[in-house]
Amino acid sequence: MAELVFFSGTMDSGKSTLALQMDHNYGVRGRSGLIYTRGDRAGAARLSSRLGLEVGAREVTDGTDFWAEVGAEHRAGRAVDHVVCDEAQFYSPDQVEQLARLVDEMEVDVFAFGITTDFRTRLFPGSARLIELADRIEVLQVQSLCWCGARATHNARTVGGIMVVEGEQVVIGDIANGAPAQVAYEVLCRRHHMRRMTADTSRRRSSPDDEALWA
Ligand SMILES: Nc1ncnc2c1ncn2[C@@H]1O[C@H](COP(=O)(O)OP(=O)(O)O)[C@@H](O)[C@H]1O
Ligand SMILES: Cc1cn([C@H]2C[C@H](O)[C@@H](COP(=O)(O)O)O2)c(=O)[nH]c1=O
Repeated sequence: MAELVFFSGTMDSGKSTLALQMDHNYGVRGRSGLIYTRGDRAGAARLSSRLGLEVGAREVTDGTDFWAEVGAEHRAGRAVDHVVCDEAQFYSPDQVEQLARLVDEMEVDVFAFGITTDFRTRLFPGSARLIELADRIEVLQVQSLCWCGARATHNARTVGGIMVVEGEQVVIGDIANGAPAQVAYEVLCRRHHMRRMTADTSRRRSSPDDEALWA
């Protein structure tokens, strides 16, 4: 039986890497798939992993209709055994319903990968619908860590180095890695997300020079 599986994890937890591995492992056994993504950091119609692998993909837009696209492939005589969907948090609830229909009515396996919550800890609409409809939800095994060493469960956004909890839900970006970026992300445990304490603020807090900041 085909399945709709939602692989979820924080940013930088290995989702895109796993997406590429799943497609590869199914491919070597002769199963053909389509790869979709939306808003990958590497640019339109690319699926990229921080481990360095990158492949071409179909870019999902507001107008993408998965049911129609996979149906067209079948009518053209091209088998579609599975569909890999990266950055699935950005898909619309209707598109997630189309994916569920592919599973139920066309026996296509759908492997969706995405973060569940945004920088405000609120569910993305696409992820909410995936949680509601998936046959299985798999949490990525590789733990990302908060600066304190606890498992990272939430995604924080920084603007100019300061953690923010207001703004547009979607801003494509990357984990801060030393290079200056106006908008960046950092994974945190819930405790430190709630306290708005990033690695940088914790460092400054423990520095005697900045004692006045926290008085
Ligand atoms: N230089 C590196 N050496 C080993 N592993 C790395 C390196 N850089 C990134 N990674 C791994 O890649 C993961 C991020 O993979 P990626 O698929 O891009 O994540 P996601 O799609 O969840 O944001 C990190 O959690 C880490 O395990
Ligand atoms: C938390 C959060 C993230 N995003 C963006 C930032 C990245 O472009 C993607 C996540 O990609 P990854 O492969 O999981 O690292 O989502 C966003 O737009 N809004 C947010 O709140």
